[in-house]
Amino acid sequence: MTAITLDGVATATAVKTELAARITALKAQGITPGLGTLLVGDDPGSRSYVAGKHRDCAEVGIESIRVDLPATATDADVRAAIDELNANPAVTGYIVQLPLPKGLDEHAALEAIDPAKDADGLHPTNLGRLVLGIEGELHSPLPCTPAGIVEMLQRYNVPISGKHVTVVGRGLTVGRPLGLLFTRKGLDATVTLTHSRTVDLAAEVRRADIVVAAVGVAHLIKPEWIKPGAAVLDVGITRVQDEETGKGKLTGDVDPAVASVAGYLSPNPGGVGPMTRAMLLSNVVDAAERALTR
Ligand SMILES: Nc1nc(=O)c2c([nH]1)NC[C@@H]1CN(c3ccc(C(=O)N[C@@H](CCC(=O)O)C(=O)O)cc3)C=[N+]21
Repeated sequence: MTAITLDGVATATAVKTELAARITALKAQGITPGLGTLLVGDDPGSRSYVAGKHRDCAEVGIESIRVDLPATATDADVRAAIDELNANPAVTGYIVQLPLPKGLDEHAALEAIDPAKDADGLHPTNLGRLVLGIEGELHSPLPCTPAGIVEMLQRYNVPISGKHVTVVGRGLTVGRPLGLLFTRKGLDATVTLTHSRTVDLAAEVRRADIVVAAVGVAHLIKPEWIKPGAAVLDVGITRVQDEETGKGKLTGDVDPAVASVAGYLSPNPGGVGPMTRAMLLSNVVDAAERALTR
């Protein structure tokens, strides 16, 4: 058996096409959605992610506002930039690119974001709403990677309700909120949230109908661990040296041999990454639509 590829590039394109129509409608009502990014320091990975987000915006007709601070910025500099983004009416949503350089207070930065403009869904108020399951009128942004994972599974009609999901990794942006999302009413999965102190990771992965690997350990997830037919989503990223060319390249958490056991495989790159970016755009459009009805 060879797994069906969960194609993040194609799925993100479909999401973006739908968003473009909503953006046109917003503009007809005099609102142009705008995404702000705050990038601190000169990490090449972060730079390239932020550049990608601005390209995405241009593609769908979202205005983008870019704020860059040097690696020498202080917590007060970061706070001042956040206050400006909060006050700027052209910014309907924005993100503070993580991680911040060592020594800066990430929690303080996330907390300073206006929750109504939080395009990442990582403000404590919005994470709290995820815990509370508040939807409808007040509905708030979901963290982009978890939202992208669920969106992709749904668009491929992979069953979630009643299924067992094993999430590998408990980080703020993926694992922890993903457990909350999958167990929400309406999705109704059973979740095992694993981490570096999990005693028998192989056994936890073996019971899963859906495996999400988000730890950043290259090729950690082995084919012998996978229940035949399971959906496997590779989210982790490690920069490694290509043995033949000596060049740096990106490698996921999932051993490529998993493709011969899994029913569905979301590759990395080309899987959840593009979906994360599409969900960021979606959060910005949602926020602009909510602002219209307030
Ligand atoms: N506040 C904040 N929000 C984030 O959402 C956030 C962040 N900080 N910090 C870093 C991580 C990482 N992240 C990625 C998004 C897209 C791809 C992506 O599209 N990757 C392409 C490959 C891109 C390439 O080749 O460089 C792919 O998977 O196909 C990857 C990684 C968002 N993050």
